[in-house]
Amino acid sequence: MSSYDEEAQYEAIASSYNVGSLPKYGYGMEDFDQEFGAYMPTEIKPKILLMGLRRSGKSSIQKVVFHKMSPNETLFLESTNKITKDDISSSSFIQFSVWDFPGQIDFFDPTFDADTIFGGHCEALIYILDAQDDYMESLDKLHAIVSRAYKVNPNIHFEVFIHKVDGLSDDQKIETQRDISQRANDELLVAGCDSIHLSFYLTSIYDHSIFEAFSKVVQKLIPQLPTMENLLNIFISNSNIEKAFLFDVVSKIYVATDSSPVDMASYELCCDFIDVIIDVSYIYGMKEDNETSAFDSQSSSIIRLNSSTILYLREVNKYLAMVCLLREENFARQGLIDYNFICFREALQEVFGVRARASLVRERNQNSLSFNNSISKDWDGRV
Ligand SMILES: Nc1nc2c(ncn2[C@@H]2O[C@H](COP(=O)(O)OP(=O)(O)OP(=O)(O)O)[C@@H](O)[C@H]2O)c(=O)[nH]1
Repeated sequence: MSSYDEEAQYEAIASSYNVGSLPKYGYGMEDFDQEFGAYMPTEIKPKILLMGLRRSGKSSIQKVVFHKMSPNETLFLESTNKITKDDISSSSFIQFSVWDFPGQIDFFDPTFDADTIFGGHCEALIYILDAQDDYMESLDKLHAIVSRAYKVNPNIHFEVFIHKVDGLSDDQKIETQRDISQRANDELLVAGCDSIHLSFYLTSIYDHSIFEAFSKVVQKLIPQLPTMENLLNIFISNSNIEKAFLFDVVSKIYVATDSSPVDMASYELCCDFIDVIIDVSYIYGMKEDNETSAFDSQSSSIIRLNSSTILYLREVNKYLAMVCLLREENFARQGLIDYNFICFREALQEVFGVRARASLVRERNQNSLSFNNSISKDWDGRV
């Protein structure tokens, strides 16, 4: 395709969006397409808010999931006393900002700017509720926040993390979740806010549940998710693979998986697998300049477990890895799997390419607009 044709195609894509529905999501596209990756405007990255009472575990979650802090180190975290914004973009496929709120913040204080906080690109509100504490006060706060946020922006996804469940037995976990979800929903019903949907997750930073819950929250923000799931379904059925995950390597959040149910043990195995690969790559795979990442286009790995299962990792782009679980006998035709993987990768590239291109056109239009404005100002000045 000539560059003129491409330009015309980009313009057509861009004009099919109106300004309000322009692509809102940022992804690390560099490896998919060097040119388009740089054009994701920062101001349209989605926001995820972390809210909850003091000491419920908000900062710990953020540090453990996005900054590789070990859970034990969170014991020494100081209380947050102002809103902290963390831009998850430089090293990750999923580009968004996480806003950590101090537990004591008063949402009814006139200085609290609800329109700015809940409006704009606020996509998800995660409410952290400490399951080891008396949760009645926390439930009241949940109700107040959710109803306030819903008034400003009814499109927010409301997610409730019933957190610190490492201290509870399996029966207690189920009972706590049932009790909390019933009370929270009843309160909304009484207040006439039954159109608000709350999703509940049992989480702890001491196991993989927090990564799994965050994965599900993030997946809701990816409009291409159904397409990715379909592609993964086609890939696994044509390659005799049991399960495939698409992982954001840095955070170990899985951005997509095939439609078969996720078994927690498999997910944990894949997370540990990624850790092993990164550690081994740091030791043996790094170039001397020490500036290259331990995960790069050369990254691929096979681990044979003594349960006749194979774990197979392939690099998709700079940030994403595909991790597959399959029976040992089905790995005999590795060439077929590799070929199917390349087809999958190309398809994914096309899916994300459309949005990246539309974003590029928008950025170009904005640049040319501001250039024209600056010329006219300059001209006025000289007159
Ligand atoms: N047992 C257990 N403790 C946790 C978990 N997550 C966090 N904690 C502990 O909870 C305490 C409070 O955690 P923080 O992350 O500082 O809580 P916060 O909600 O940010 O607190 P504020 O900044 O005061 O609003 C720390 O001692 C953490 O180690 C968890 O999953 N299980």
